[in-house]
Amino acid sequence: MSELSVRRVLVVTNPYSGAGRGDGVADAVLERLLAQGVEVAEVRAPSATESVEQVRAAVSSELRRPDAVLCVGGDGLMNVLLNAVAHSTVPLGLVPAGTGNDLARELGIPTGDPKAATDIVLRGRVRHIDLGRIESTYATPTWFATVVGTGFDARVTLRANKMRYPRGPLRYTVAAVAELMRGYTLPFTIELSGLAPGALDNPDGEHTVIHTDAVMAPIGNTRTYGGGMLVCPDALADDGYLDITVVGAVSRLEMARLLPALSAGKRIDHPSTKRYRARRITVTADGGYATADGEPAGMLPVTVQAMPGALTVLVP
Ligand SMILES: Nc1ncnc2c1ncn2[C@@H]1O[C@H](COP(=O)(O)OP(=O)(O)OP(=O)(O)O)[C@@H](O)[C@H]1O
Repeated sequence: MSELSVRRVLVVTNPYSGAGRGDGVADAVLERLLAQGVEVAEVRAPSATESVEQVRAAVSSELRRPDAVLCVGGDGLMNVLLNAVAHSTVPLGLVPAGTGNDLARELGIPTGDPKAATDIVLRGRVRHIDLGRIESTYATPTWFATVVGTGFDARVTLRANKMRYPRGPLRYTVAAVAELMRGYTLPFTIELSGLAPGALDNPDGEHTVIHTDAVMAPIGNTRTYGGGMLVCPDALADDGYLDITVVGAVSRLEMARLLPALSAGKRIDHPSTKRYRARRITVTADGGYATADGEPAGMLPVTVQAMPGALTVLVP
């Protein structure tokens, strides 16, 4: 870990994040930055695409380049901003204002205290973490920092994103119960390349292909999605690998029984679950959806690849 001097900050706000919480959080952030004598520029654009364009221009400018880009939003805004800051020298700071805020949780950034989160940015302590690159059907290739959902979990996320209530992580539980009523397991083919020797349930060798009926097979650069659901409990953000948790054909009743523990952030070691660690993973299941950092990411098949050290983040 190293420290930077952060005197010029570009604050990027998603006014819609956290059911409209973004604007209020941004005001608290700006107040804090100005009180500390920091030079502030702002992006509060009407769309995610416009936000990225403005941030990309600032990050690549010689004259206006900020010392840090500060994301005031949730994992959705963070995901969009990766397109501007991945592989750049400008670090990303996070002030959580979203629903899930899973990257912030992973990094130990407080989710309910904008001033404390802003102070972490100003302290300038940086860490390099991996990102994932995802290619899928019907979507342009993109980055992710947390987890890719494939199958049931992706459907739950897509449903939760459309819901207005309840606010907060409980939304994912309600969406999961609703999705349990629908089509459920799919025949999955999972191809793993660059297997980490001896890790988790990895077989010997560099490469393997698994055919199995499964509910879902989330792929994690970090450990959680949905506001703390521990789906890839052993994932390490800076090991150069991605973890995949293959949840086999667990019955609906059993899934309903497991959901509260998963929502509460508990580690679940179910006999129908296998975990693998690899550098490159392809997941195929006919009719399955994909999400990345809680955002729609097209349909399966998806191919994801670990991109070691691709993001510099400001951490406590
Ligand atoms: N400036 C913007 N204008 C409109 N939409 C935006 C903007 N910035 C981001 N978005 C989109 O808003 C959606 C929600 O974003 P965000 O993640 O910030 O909030 P959230 O969904 O409440 O939180 P979380 O992802 O942590 O659950 C995402 O799809 C994101 O792409």
